[in-house]
Parts: sequence; structure tokens; C-alpha cells
Amino acid sequence: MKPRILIMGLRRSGKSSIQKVVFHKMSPNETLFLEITSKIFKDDVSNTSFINFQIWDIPGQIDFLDSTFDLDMIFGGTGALIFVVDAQDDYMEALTCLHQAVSKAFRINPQIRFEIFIHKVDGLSDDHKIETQRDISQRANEELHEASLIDLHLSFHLTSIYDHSIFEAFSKVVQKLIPQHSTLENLLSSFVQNSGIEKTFLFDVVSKIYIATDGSPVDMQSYELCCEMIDVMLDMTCIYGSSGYLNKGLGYATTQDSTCIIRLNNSNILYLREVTRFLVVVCIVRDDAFTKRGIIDYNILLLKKAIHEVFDVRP
Ligand SMILES: Nc1nc2c(ncn2[C@@H]2O[C@H](COP(=O)(O)OP(=O)(O)OP(=O)(O)O)[C@@H](O)[C@H]2O)c(=O)[nH]1
Repeated sequence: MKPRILIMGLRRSGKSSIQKVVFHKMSPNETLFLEITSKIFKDDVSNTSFINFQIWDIPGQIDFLDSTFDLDMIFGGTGALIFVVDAQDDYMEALTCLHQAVSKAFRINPQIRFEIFIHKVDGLSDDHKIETQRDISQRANEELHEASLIDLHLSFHLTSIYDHSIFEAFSKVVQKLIPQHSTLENLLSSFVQNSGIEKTFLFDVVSKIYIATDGSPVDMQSYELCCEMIDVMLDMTCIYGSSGYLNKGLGYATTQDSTCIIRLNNSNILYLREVTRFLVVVCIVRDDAFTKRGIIDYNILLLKKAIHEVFDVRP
């Protein structure tokens, strides 16, 4: 069975928008016209994405006492529960709902990972963001403590669909659900060390979620640059690529051996290579190191083989 990610939260908190922007390439402005979700919406993203997950969007007004919702079934097979809190609104009601949802889910399935998206932070100043996160996490954890749920751990992320924070947060959620994640991180670290590369990411193309990166810290700017490179590559391939590219209407997938090189004006080079149908590796390389492109390409070949073995997939 596919691991399931549940997205919950109050009405209009931004659940459907997150799902559409991350997995369906909807532009953030278009989400203004999304209709209210009135029943559980199940989205299977595995046709278009490496991520073999089901995303369930649970409507804001779910009532936990309503017997029409089979909570054992909903929480039983869930890998992660994302709870969206609208940071631009008064969040007291959201915190009550959050407490009800996580305590119920934890009692049914203690393996679930609880991820709290403090969402719509595009409207807040940097200081206000930090203060809001501190306040929300303190209140939420105090309530759990009072209910003696000390083993229940909440992770907090500041997100907005208007920048890359939502992709970064989703990347962190997905990485925790991939059992092979630490193997991938080790592979990428050794690839970076042996190729003279500054930083590398393994991306799911359609969602721009990074499945793994090497051991060095991620800076948002590098991540954003790599995301933008993927957009450029997809747009160019849509216009000039072969007809098989659109994957029979199911969505985007790379063509065999897709390659893309972009030279930046700070003497860095972005280098993208396809790894499997849905995965690409994106490297940030200094231009003097890129003179040894043969070594990098050879190492990418080895990396591809290793990743295929880890996931047991065919290119
Ligand atoms: N400023 C800002 N607005 C957002 C963001 N994400 C979503 N919105 C807006 O919030 C509104 C509600 O978004 P929806 O995605 O429909 O919310 P929902 O939680 O799915 O709502 P229900 O279907 O009622 O459960 C829309 O007008 C979105 O454009 C964000 O990151 N920043």
C-alpha cells in the first residue's frame, strides 16, 4: 500500500492551494479561484511523480464525532499528517482543531509524523514570522503536555505558496517517509566529494521536491536556483522536446538523458542530468571544476546505477 500524506486544517487555510501548487503546477495566483473542498479529495500523484504517495485533502469542517468518517481507515495507513494553520488569521480555533486531530490520530496510529505548516507567512515580517512560530509551537506543545501526550512530536515549518518555502517544507516531509533516504544522502555526499562539486540535489521533476541532497547545509537561494532551472528545462522541453515527452497526458517526465547547463554570472554553473523518468540530479559546480566534466559525467553514471539499485527501478 502507498504511504499516505493527509493534509488537514480549517476552512480556507490553504490546503487545496498547497496541493495544486506543489503537485499540479498551478500558479499561486490561480488558487484565488479554488472552490471549497466539501468531501475528502484523494489525489494519487504516482502517475506523474516519483513520489509514490497518495495525498488526501480533508475538508476544513471534519467533525471527529461524526461516525460517517472512518477514522481508523483514515489515520491507519497514514505516513504523515500535515496540519495547515493560517498565520494571517486568528489561529486559536486552528490550534484547538490541531490538538483534536493530532491526539485522535496518534491514538489510532502512533507511527504518524505530525508536520505543522504555519502557512501564508508571505504577509508577515521576518520578526513576526519567528514570533508566530514560537507562539504556535509553545501553545500546541503545552496542550499536548496537559493531555499527557509527551511522545507525540510536532515539527513546524513556515510556508507560503508565493515562494519556495512550500516546496522546501514538502521536501522535508517526503524525505522522512522515504526509507532509503540516508542511503541516498550518503551516495550524494560521496558523489560531491569525488567530483569537485559544491552542492547537489536529487529532484522529483514534477513537484520540485528534493528527495535528497548531500550532507552539507542547504541554503534557500541555491535550492531556488535549482528549482528555477527545472522550470526552464521543462518549458524548453515542452516547446522543443519530442512528442513522447508529455508522457501521454499524464504529466511531465524527462526524456532519456535530459541534460541542461546554465552558466551564472558568479562563476558557478548549474548542471542538470536525468536519473530516472521522474528524477533528475542538479549540481552547482564552480566553472574551473567544470573543466573536468568527464569525471563528473562518469560519476553521474555511477550515481544513476546506484540509485536504480536503491529503488530497483528501470531508467
Ligand atoms: N497570501 C496567501 N494566500 C494563500 C496561500 N495559500 C493559499 N492562499 C489563499 O487562501 C485561500 C484559500 O485557499 P484554499 O486552498 O481554497 O483553502 P482550503 O484550506 O483548501 O479551503 P477548504 O476547501 O474550504 O477546506 C485562497 O484564496 C488562496 O489563494 C499563501 O501561501 N499565501
